Amino acid sequence: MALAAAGRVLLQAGSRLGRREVVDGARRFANKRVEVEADEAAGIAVMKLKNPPVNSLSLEFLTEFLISLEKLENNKNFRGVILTSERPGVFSAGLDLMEMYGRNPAHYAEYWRAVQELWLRLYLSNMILVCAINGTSPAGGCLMALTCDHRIMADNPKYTIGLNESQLGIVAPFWFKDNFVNTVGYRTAEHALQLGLLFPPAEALKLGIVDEVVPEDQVHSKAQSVMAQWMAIPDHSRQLTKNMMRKAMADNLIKQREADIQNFVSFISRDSIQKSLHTYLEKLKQKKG
Ligand SMILES: CCCCC/C=C\C/C=C\CCC/C=C/C(=O)SCCNC(=O)CCNC(=O)[C@H](O)C(C)(C)COP(=O)(O)OP(=O)(O)OC[C@H]1O[C@@H](n2cnc3c(N)ncnc32)[C@H](O)[C@@H]1OP(=O)(O)O
Repeated sequence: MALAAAGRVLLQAGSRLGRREVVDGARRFANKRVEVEADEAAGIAVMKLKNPPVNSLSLEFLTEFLISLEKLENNKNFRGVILTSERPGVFSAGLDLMEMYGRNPAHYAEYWRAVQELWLRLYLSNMILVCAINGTSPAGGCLMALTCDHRIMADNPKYTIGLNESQLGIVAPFWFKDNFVNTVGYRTAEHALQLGLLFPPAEALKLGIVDEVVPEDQVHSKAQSVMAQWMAIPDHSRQLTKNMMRKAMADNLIKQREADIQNFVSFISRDSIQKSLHTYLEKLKQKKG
């Protein structure tokens, strides 16, 4: 119920943004920041993140992504989604730092609700989600991948993945942490979260952050073959199993959603946290020049 209500708000937000969908032979639809190649006969869609330069999860991106995902969820012909980046090299730079820096509390609250919504929708999706990680994927980018049922990463040592929040002077919220712990185990998560570690593909595979590492040019074909394997399982048994494994963790956020928003707003509004974000943003700029 809560999810449906939040979804309606997002749909309204989408129409406020005035996005028009481009429908191409009913097989491809796109808004500005998400491209969907939808093969209805096969029941599979490829969702490509395209929010240049680094696929940061801005409020506009989140809104467009959730609308596209909902379209697929509402069409019972779609059973599986492959999530990937339209720009190889960066899967997603995570949450958009500019949504969390120098804004007002109402904006922080709106943003955080959308971040929660993204996680809940992906984590509880009835569809099979396969993540084709074709680039670097820190923090919120890693979280997106963690919601998927299977993760395949490109074998490029330049790419890293992990929850690096503590390096920014911020904290991964409890549901990021829970999702990570459930994926890699408590000790690995405790160590990696405190240090804000980002791992190259081989290490990520060893720790279980990703399920497979394949040559870069095979990420998409591998994602298709993994999807075929998952699609061979009857939906009802797979979905009931997924729900059994995930419901408790999602419910834990759903029941304290408002409190989590308030926590985020008061945390991110602190002068000390804003200073940390400022320093980090400056570091990103200096890296360039
Ligand atoms: C007990 C109390 C607990 C309370 C807890 C309560 C709440 C919790 C509070 C907060 C939780 C927040 C959780 C946050 C999650 C996140 O996801 S934070 C984001 C983390 N992301 C990163 O650290 C990645 C930073 N970016 C990079 O490392 C690199 O950009 C790259 C992704 C490796 C790509 O490198 P490259 O291709 O070289 O591109 P550039 O670095 O040159 O970047 C291009 C431009 O993009 C801007 N940018 C990069 N990342 C972001 C981002 N995440 N958001 C916004 N903008 C970003 C970068 O500044 C460049 O901009 P300009 O061209 O200079 O304008």
